[in-house]
Amino acid sequence: MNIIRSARFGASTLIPKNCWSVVRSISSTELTKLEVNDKTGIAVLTLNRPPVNSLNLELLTDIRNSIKDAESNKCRGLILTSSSNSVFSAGLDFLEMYQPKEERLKSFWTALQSTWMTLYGSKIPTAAAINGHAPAGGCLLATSCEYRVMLPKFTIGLNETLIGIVAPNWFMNSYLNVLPRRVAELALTQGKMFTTAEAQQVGLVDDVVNTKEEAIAKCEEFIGLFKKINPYARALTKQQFRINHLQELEQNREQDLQAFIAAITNPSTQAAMGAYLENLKKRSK
Ligand SMILES: CC/C=C\C/C=C\CCC/C=C/CC(=O)SCCNC(=O)CCNC(=O)[C@H](O)C(C)(C)COP(=O)(O)OP(=O)(O)OC[C@H]1O[C@@H](n2cnc3c(N)ncnc32)[C@H](O)[C@@H]1OP(=O)(O)O
Repeated sequence: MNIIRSARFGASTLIPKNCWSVVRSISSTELTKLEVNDKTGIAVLTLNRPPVNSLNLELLTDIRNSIKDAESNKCRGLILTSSSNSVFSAGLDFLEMYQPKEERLKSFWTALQSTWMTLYGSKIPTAAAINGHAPAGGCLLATSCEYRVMLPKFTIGLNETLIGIVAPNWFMNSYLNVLPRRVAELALTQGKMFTTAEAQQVGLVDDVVNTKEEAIAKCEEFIGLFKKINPYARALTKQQFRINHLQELEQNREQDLQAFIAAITNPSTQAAMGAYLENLKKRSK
Protein backbone atom coordinates (compact mmCIF):
# COMPACT_ATOMS: atom_id res chain seq x y z
CA MET A 1 0.00 0.00 0.00
CA ASN A 2 1.25 3.45 -0.90
CA ILE A 3 1.37 5.41 2.35
CA ILE A 4 1.60 9.14 2.92
CA ARG A 5 2.66 10.42 6.31
CA SER A 6 1.05 13.67 7.30
CA ALA A 7 3.18 15.73 9.66
CA ARG A 8 0.26 17.73 11.01
CA PHE A 9 -1.94 14.71 11.61
CA GLY A 10 0.76 13.55 14.01
CA ALA A 11 3.85 11.53 13.22
CA SER A 12 2.08 8.22 13.72
CA THR A 13 -0.97 8.94 11.54
CA LEU A 14 -0.81 7.11 8.27
CA ILE A 15 -3.13 8.00 5.44
CA PRO A 16 -3.73 5.19 2.94
CA LYS A 17 -3.45 6.47 -0.60
CA ASN A 18 -6.12 5.57 -3.18
CA CYS A 19 -8.81 5.22 -0.49
CA TRP A 20 -9.62 8.90 -0.96
CA SER A 21 -11.17 10.86 -3.75
CA VAL A 22 -8.77 12.40 -6.30
CA VAL A 23 -8.40 15.62 -4.31
CA ARG A 24 -7.33 14.83 -0.78
CA SER A 25 -6.72 17.08 2.20
CA ILE A 26 -3.17 16.88 3.53
CA SER A 27 -3.66 19.32 6.33
CA SER A 28 -5.97 22.16 7.16
CA THR A 29 -6.38 24.76 9.84
CA GLU A 30 -8.93 27.50 10.35
CA LEU A 31 -6.80 29.73 8.13
CA THR A 32 -5.37 27.46 5.45
CA LYS A 33 -6.34 24.38 3.48
CA LEU A 34 -3.75 22.17 1.82
CA GLU A 35 -5.11 19.67 -0.68
CA VAL A 36 -3.28 17.38 -3.06
CA ASN A 37 -4.51 15.96 -6.32
CA ASP A 38 -3.58 12.28 -6.12
CA LYS A 39 -3.40 11.97 -9.88
CA THR A 40 -0.97 14.82 -10.47
CA GLY A 41 0.70 14.98 -7.06
CA ILE A 42 0.24 18.76 -7.13
CA ALA A 43 -0.91 20.50 -3.94
CA VAL A 44 -3.11 23.58 -3.67
CA LEU A 45 -2.74 25.80 -0.63
CA THR A 46 -5.80 28.01 -0.11
CA LEU A 47 -5.51 31.03 2.16
CA ASN A 48 -8.69 31.46 4.14
CA ARG A 49 -8.60 34.41 6.51
CA PRO A 50 -11.61 36.57 5.66
CA PRO A 51 -12.20 39.26 4.75
CA VAL A 52 -8.87 39.97 3.00
CA ASN A 53 -6.31 37.29 3.97
CA SER A 54 -4.21 39.87 5.78
CA LEU A 55 -1.07 38.12 6.97
CA ASN A 56 -0.97 37.92 10.75
CA LEU A 57 1.33 35.73 12.86
CA GLU A 58 -1.05 32.76 12.79
CA LEU A 59 -1.68 32.84 9.04
CA LEU A 60 2.04 33.18 8.30
CA THR A 61 2.81 30.23 10.58
CA ASP A 62 0.14 28.10 8.89
CA ILE A 63 1.43 29.02 5.41
CA ARG A 64 4.95 27.98 6.36
CA ASN A 65 3.77 24.72 7.93
CA SER A 66 1.71 23.96 4.81
CA ILE A 67 4.69 24.49 2.50
CA LYS A 68 6.70 22.14 4.67
CA ASP A 69 3.84 19.61 4.66
CA ALA A 70 3.67 19.74 0.86
CA GLU A 71 7.43 19.16 0.69
CA SER A 72 7.49 16.34 3.22
CA ASN A 73 4.58 14.65 1.46
CA LYS A 74 6.68 14.76 -1.72
CA CYS A 75 4.14 16.81 -3.65
CA ARG A 76 5.22 17.52 -7.22
CA GLY A 77 4.41 21.20 -6.89
CA LEU A 78 2.54 23.76 -4.84
CA ILE A 79 -0.07 26.29 -5.95
CA LEU A 80 -1.03 29.23 -3.73
CA THR A 81 -4.51 30.71 -4.02
CA SER A 82 -7.25 32.36 -1.96
CA SER A 83 -10.75 31.40 -0.83
CA SER A 84 -11.87 35.00 -1.47
CA ASN A 85 -13.35 36.07 -4.80
CA SER A 86 -11.68 39.45 -4.72
CA VAL A 87 -8.53 39.38 -2.60
CA PHE A 88 -5.51 37.08 -2.95
CA SER A 89 -3.95 38.67 0.13
CA ALA A 90 -4.09 42.26 1.44
CA GLY A 91 -0.49 41.90 2.63
CA LEU A 92 0.72 42.22 6.18
CA ASP A 93 -1.96 42.69 8.79
CA PHE A 94 -1.78 46.34 9.86
CA LEU A 95 -3.12 45.32 13.25
CA GLU A 96 0.18 43.48 13.86
CA MET A 97 2.16 46.64 13.11
CA TYR A 98 -0.04 49.48 14.34
CA GLN A 99 0.42 50.24 18.04
CA PRO A 100 2.13 46.87 18.48
CA LYS A 101 3.28 44.95 21.55
CA GLU A 102 7.03 44.35 21.18
CA GLU A 103 7.11 40.58 21.82
CA ARG A 104 4.27 39.92 19.39
CA LEU A 105 5.86 42.26 16.81
CA LYS A 106 9.10 40.27 17.03
CA SER A 107 7.31 36.91 16.61
CA PHE A 108 5.33 38.33 13.70
CA TRP A 109 8.36 39.57 11.76
CA THR A 110 10.34 36.41 12.54
CA ALA A 111 7.43 34.34 11.18
CA LEU A 112 7.36 36.47 8.01
CA GLN A 113 11.10 35.99 7.50
CA SER A 114 10.76 32.21 7.95
CA THR A 115 7.74 31.95 5.68
CA TRP A 116 9.48 33.91 2.93
CA MET A 117 12.65 31.80 3.18
CA THR A 118 10.59 28.60 3.08
CA LEU A 119 8.55 29.68 0.05
CA TYR A 120 11.30 31.45 -1.92
CA GLY A 121 13.71 28.60 -1.25
CA SER A 122 11.28 25.71 -1.67
CA LYS A 123 12.70 22.73 -3.56
CA ILE A 124 9.38 21.97 -5.24
CA PRO A 125 7.92 24.05 -8.10
CA THR A 126 5.71 26.85 -6.80
CA ALA A 127 3.01 28.86 -8.56
CA ALA A 128 0.48 31.53 -7.59
CA ALA A 129 -3.10 31.56 -8.86
CA ILE A 130 -3.79 35.22 -8.07
CA ASN A 131 -7.56 35.37 -7.91
CA GLY A 132 -7.83 38.83 -6.36
CA HIS A 133 -5.90 41.92 -5.28
CA ALA A 134 -2.34 41.30 -4.13
CA PRO A 135 -0.82 44.41 -2.54
CA ALA A 136 2.50 44.45 -0.64
CA GLY A 137 2.89 41.20 1.34
CA GLY A 138 0.34 39.61 -1.04
CA CYS A 139 2.61 40.54 -3.93
CA LEU A 140 5.60 39.21 -1.95
CA LEU A 141 3.95 35.78 -1.68
CA ALA A 142 3.21 35.77 -5.42
CA THR A 143 6.67 36.95 -6.50
CA SER A 144 8.30 34.35 -4.26
CA CYS A 145 6.73 31.68 -6.46
CA GLU A 146 8.19 30.62 -9.81
CA TYR A 147 5.09 31.33 -11.88
CA ARG A 148 2.10 33.67 -11.61
CA VAL A 149 -1.28 33.72 -13.30
CA MET A 150 -3.83 36.41 -12.49
CA LEU A 151 -7.52 37.11 -13.01
CA PRO A 152 -8.55 40.37 -14.75
CA LYS A 153 -9.46 43.65 -13.06
CA PHE A 154 -7.40 43.23 -9.92
CA THR A 155 -4.22 44.95 -8.76
CA ILE A 156 -0.79 43.77 -7.62
CA GLY A 157 2.37 45.53 -6.46
CA LEU A 158 4.61 46.64 -3.64
CA ASN A 159 2.86 49.80 -2.41
CA GLU A 160 4.93 50.36 0.75
CA THR A 161 6.06 53.92 -0.12
CA LEU A 162 2.40 54.94 -0.46
CA ILE A 163 1.92 53.92 3.17
CA GLY A 164 5.06 55.76 4.22
CA ILE A 165 7.10 52.60 4.88
CA VAL A 166 10.08 51.07 3.11
CA ALA A 167 10.04 47.59 1.61
CA PRO A 168 12.93 45.56 3.08
CA ASN A 169 15.72 44.30 0.80
CA TRP A 170 14.29 40.82 0.51
CA PHE A 171 10.90 42.19 -0.66
CA MET A 172 12.84 44.12 -3.31
CA ASN A 173 14.89 41.06 -4.24
CA SER A 174 11.74 39.02 -4.83
CA TYR A 175 10.51 41.82 -7.12
CA LEU A 176 13.87 41.99 -8.88
CA ASN A 177 13.78 38.25 -9.46
CA VAL A 178 10.74 38.87 -11.68
CA LEU A 179 10.95 42.44 -13.00
CA PRO A 180 13.64 44.32 -14.93
CA ARG A 181 15.62 46.56 -12.55
CA ARG A 182 14.39 49.84 -14.05
CA VAL A 183 10.74 48.78 -13.87
CA ALA A 184 11.20 47.55 -10.29
CA GLU A 185 12.88 50.79 -9.16
CA LEU A 186 10.21 52.99 -10.74
CA ALA A 187 7.40 50.84 -9.34
CA LEU A 188 8.86 50.62 -5.84
CA THR A 189 9.62 54.31 -5.52
CA GLN A 190 6.06 55.17 -6.64
CA GLY A 191 4.42 52.39 -4.61
CA LYS A 192 2.78 51.42 -7.89
CA MET A 193 -0.14 49.00 -7.92
CA PHE A 194 -0.29 47.40 -11.38
CA THR A 195 -3.60 46.44 -12.92
CA THR A 196 -3.72 42.85 -14.16
CA ALA A 197 -3.13 44.04 -17.73
CA GLU A 198 -0.16 46.23 -16.72
CA ALA A 199 1.27 43.43 -14.60
CA GLN A 200 1.21 41.09 -17.58
CA GLN A 201 2.78 43.74 -19.79
CA VAL A 202 5.78 44.26 -17.51
CA GLY A 203 6.13 40.54 -16.73
CA LEU A 204 5.00 40.71 -13.11
CA VAL A 205 2.47 38.01 -14.00
CA ASP A 206 3.03 35.39 -16.67
CA ASP A 207 -0.55 34.75 -17.77
CA VAL A 208 -4.06 36.12 -17.41
CA VAL A 209 -7.17 33.93 -17.34
CA ASN A 210 -10.82 34.52 -16.48
CA THR A 211 -11.57 32.09 -13.66
CA LYS A 212 -9.90 30.60 -10.61
CA GLU A 213 -10.30 27.11 -12.11
CA GLU A 214 -8.44 28.21 -15.25
CA ALA A 215 -5.78 29.82 -13.06
CA ILE A 216 -5.24 26.57 -11.15
CA ALA A 217 -5.13 24.66 -14.45
CA LYS A 218 -2.48 27.08 -15.81
CA CYS A 219 -0.40 26.61 -12.65
CA GLU A 220 -0.71 22.83 -13.04
CA GLU A 221 0.43 23.19 -16.65
CA PHE A 222 3.49 25.15 -15.48
CA ILE A 223 4.34 22.58 -12.82
CA GLY A 224 3.78 19.84 -15.43
CA LEU A 225 6.72 21.28 -17.41
CA PHE A 226 9.02 19.64 -14.87
CA LYS A 227 7.50 16.18 -15.16
CA LYS A 228 10.50 14.78 -16.99
CA ILE A 229 13.12 16.84 -15.18
CA ASN A 230 15.17 15.28 -12.41
CA PRO A 231 13.77 16.93 -9.23
CA TYR A 232 17.19 17.05 -7.57
CA ALA A 233 18.82 18.80 -10.55
CA ARG A 234 15.84 21.16 -10.76
CA ALA A 235 15.94 22.04 -7.06
CA LEU A 236 19.69 22.70 -7.07
CA THR A 237 19.39 24.87 -10.18
CA LYS A 238 16.60 26.92 -8.58
CA GLN A 239 18.66 27.19 -5.40
CA GLN A 240 21.64 28.57 -7.31
CA PHE A 241 19.46 31.35 -8.70
CA ARG A 242 18.08 32.26 -5.28
CA ILE A 243 20.81 31.39 -2.78
CA ASN A 244 22.32 34.90 -2.56
CA HIS A 245 19.00 36.46 -1.62
CA LEU A 246 18.28 33.70 0.89
CA GLN A 247 21.72 33.91 2.49
CA GLU A 248 21.52 37.69 2.68
CA LEU A 249 18.49 37.42 4.96
CA GLU A 250 19.65 34.28 6.79
CA GLN A 251 22.91 35.99 7.76
CA ASN A 252 21.21 39.24 8.78
CA ARG A 253 17.99 38.05 10.39
CA GLU A 254 18.54 39.75 13.73
CA GLN A 255 19.66 42.99 12.09
CA ASP A 256 16.64 42.90 9.77
CA LEU A 257 14.35 42.33 12.78
CA GLN A 258 15.87 45.23 14.71
CA ALA A 259 15.63 47.53 11.66
CA PHE A 260 11.96 46.56 11.25
CA ILE A 261 11.16 47.19 14.92
CA ALA A 262 12.93 50.54 14.87
CA ALA A 263 11.18 51.61 11.65
CA ILE A 264 7.71 50.43 12.66
CA THR A 265 7.78 51.83 16.18
CA ASN A 266 9.04 55.19 14.96
CA PRO A 267 6.28 57.73 15.82
CA SER A 268 6.19 59.12 12.27
CA THR A 269 5.69 55.59 10.81
CA GLN A 270 2.94 54.95 13.35
CA ALA A 271 1.27 58.23 12.41
CA ALA A 272 1.46 57.45 8.68
CA MET A 273 0.10 53.94 9.24
CA GLY A 274 -2.68 55.25 11.48
CA ALA A 275 -3.76 57.71 8.77
CA TYR A 276 -3.62 55.00 6.09
CA LEU A 277 -5.70 52.62 8.23
CA GLU A 278 -8.23 55.35 8.98
CA ASN A 279 -8.59 56.01 5.27
CA LEU A 280 -8.97 52.29 4.57
CA LYS A 281 -11.72 52.00 7.17
CA LYS A 282 -13.54 55.09 5.78
CA ARG A 283 -13.35 53.64 2.26
CA SER A 284 -14.77 50.31 3.39
CA LYS A 285 -17.86 51.92 5.05
C1 LIG B 1 14.43 45.73 7.45
C2 LIG B 1 13.20 46.46 7.48
C3 LIG B 1 13.43 47.91 7.57
C4 LIG B 1 12.48 48.74 7.52
C5 LIG B 1 11.16 48.21 7.27
C6 LIG B 1 10.07 49.14 7.65
C7 LIG B 1 8.87 48.76 7.47
C8 LIG B 1 8.62 47.38 7.12
C9 LIG B 1 7.78 47.20 5.95
C10 LIG B 1 6.61 46.42 6.33
C11 LIG B 1 6.05 45.88 5.10
C12 LIG B 1 4.74 45.89 4.94
C13 LIG B 1 4.17 45.27 3.76
C14 LIG B 1 2.69 45.14 3.84
O1 LIG B 1 2.18 44.13 3.42
S1 LIG B 1 1.79 46.39 4.53
C15 LIG B 1 0.13 46.04 4.07
C16 LIG B 1 -0.20 46.73 2.78
N1 LIG B 1 -1.53 46.42 2.36
C17 LIG B 1 -2.32 47.31 1.80
O2 LIG B 1 -1.99 48.45 1.60
C18 LIG B 1 -3.68 46.82 1.41
C19 LIG B 1 -4.76 47.60 2.05
N2 LIG B 1 -6.06 47.06 1.70
C20 LIG B 1 -6.68 47.36 0.53
O3 LIG B 1 -6.20 48.08 -0.31
C21 LIG B 1 -8.04 46.75 0.33
O4 LIG B 1 -8.50 46.29 1.57
C22 LIG B 1 -8.04 45.58 -0.67
C23 LIG B 1 -7.83 46.12 -2.10
C24 LIG B 1 -6.98 44.53 -0.34
C25 LIG B 1 -9.44 44.88 -0.62
O5 LIG B 1 -10.45 45.85 -0.81
P1 LIG B 1 -11.94 45.50 -0.40
O6 LIG B 1 -12.77 46.65 -0.83
O7 LIG B 1 -12.31 44.15 -0.86
O8 LIG B 1 -11.89 45.38 1.19
P2 LIG B 1 -11.87 46.58 2.25
O9 LIG B 1 -13.28 47.01 2.50
O10 LIG B 1 -10.89 47.61 1.86
O11 LIG B 1 -11.29 45.84 3.54
C26 LIG B 1 -12.09 44.96 4.34
C27 LIG B 1 -11.59 45.06 5.75
O12 LIG B 1 -10.25 44.57 5.82
C28 LIG B 1 -9.41 45.58 6.41
N3 LIG B 1 -8.06 45.48 5.81
C29 LIG B 1 -7.71 45.61 4.53
N4 LIG B 1 -6.42 45.43 4.37
C30 LIG B 1 -5.90 45.16 5.58
C31 LIG B 1 -4.59 44.89 6.06
N5 LIG B 1 -3.52 44.81 5.27
N6 LIG B 1 -4.43 44.68 7.37
C32 LIG B 1 -5.49 44.73 8.22
N7 LIG B 1 -6.76 44.99 7.82
C33 LIG B 1 -6.96 45.20 6.50
C34 LIG B 1 -10.11 46.87 6.05
O13 LIG B 1 -9.69 47.90 6.91
C35 LIG B 1 -11.56 46.48 6.26
O14 LIG B 1 -11.79 46.45 7.65
P3 LIG B 1 -13.19 46.94 8.26
O15 LIG B 1 -13.33 48.38 7.92
O16 LIG B 1 -14.23 46.09 7.60
O17 LIG B 1 -13.04 46.69 9.74
